[in-house]
Amino acid sequence: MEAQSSILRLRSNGIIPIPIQNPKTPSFLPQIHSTRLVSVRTHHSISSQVKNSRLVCKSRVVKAGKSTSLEDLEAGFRRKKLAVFVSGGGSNFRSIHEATVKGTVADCGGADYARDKGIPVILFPKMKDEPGGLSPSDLVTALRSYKLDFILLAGYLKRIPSELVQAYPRSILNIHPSLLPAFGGKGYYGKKVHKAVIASGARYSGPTIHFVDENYDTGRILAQRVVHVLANDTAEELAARVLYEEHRMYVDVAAALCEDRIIWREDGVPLIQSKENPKDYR
Ligand SMILES: Nc1nc2c(c(=O)[nH]1)N[C@@H](CN(C=O)c1ccc(C(=O)N[C@@H](CCC(=O)O)C(=O)O)cc1)CN2
Ligand SMILES: NCC(=O)N[C@@H]1O[C@H](COP(=O)([O-])[O-])[C@@H](O)[C@H]1O
Repeated sequence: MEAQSSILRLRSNGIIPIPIQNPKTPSFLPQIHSTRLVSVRTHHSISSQVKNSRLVCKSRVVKAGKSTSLEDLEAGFRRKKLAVFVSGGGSNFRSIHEATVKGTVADCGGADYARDKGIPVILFPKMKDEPGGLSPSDLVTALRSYKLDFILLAGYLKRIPSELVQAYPRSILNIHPSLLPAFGGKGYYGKKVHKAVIASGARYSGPTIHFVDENYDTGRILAQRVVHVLANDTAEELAARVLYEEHRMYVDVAAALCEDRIIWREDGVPLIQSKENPKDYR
């Protein structure tokens, strides 16, 4: 596909078609925005495009001085825009996108999947052997142009630069396949995490979703799920059970983000407000 020089106008169905760069080093930027999905990938992944996904993913527009019930808010929610960063197979990205299609929320393999769904892609970071990648400042500019609300890292393996962290305070989230702060930080990604967990004799593991700061895996923890580590577990078997919980948890978190159900406690700990009982937080 010929690279296009500019971002086309927003179409009525809410899709922002993003220029696909040179097909050899394609990139995509699909945007979940009730009907849009945005994703950014490292040099490992390939490009794609997403079509319209009917995301029931909205956010609250609360009139000044007027608190409203969840039902009222449902009627007045402003739809949210999410970007998803992928590097690997993109299974977390796919589960979030599939949830948008089902209407529960609003190249690498993830890029291939996005291409099949019609999602355009952006390549980041700039790699010496892959022209077309963006610099950190260009990435911030590109993401700003879509007026994103949140950025979700989903198996993304490069450190997010400070420029982006500063540009999107309390708005970038990551999923990590261990119960942070254990088994996190530089060198802890993919199967390496599960091998370390098994070797340690830990009896429990599970995914963590946290807000992203300048360092690997040290941001504020938002959600965790517990998975048993079995005595004869291989890293692959443990990874599969953790990944199953990752997919469910990230879809629930994306829904909470879209419905403005993330509350920050006074000590800086983020909590998720229950949709069923707004008085409950977890
Ligand atoms: N600023 C931040 N950037 C990123 C974070 C973060 O918390 N803050 N999370 C990571 C995801 N991640 C764990 O969840 C993680 C990814 C990669 C590594 C790592 O050691 N990477 C290697 C390079 C791997 C490669 O390029 O194939 C390295 O830096 O040497 C640790 C943790 C995403 N970004
Ligand atoms: N430290 C980051 C890290 O290890 N991320 C992990 O990469 C796997 C692949 O995700 P994917 O199938 O969504 O691409 C997932 O288990 C995710 O937690």
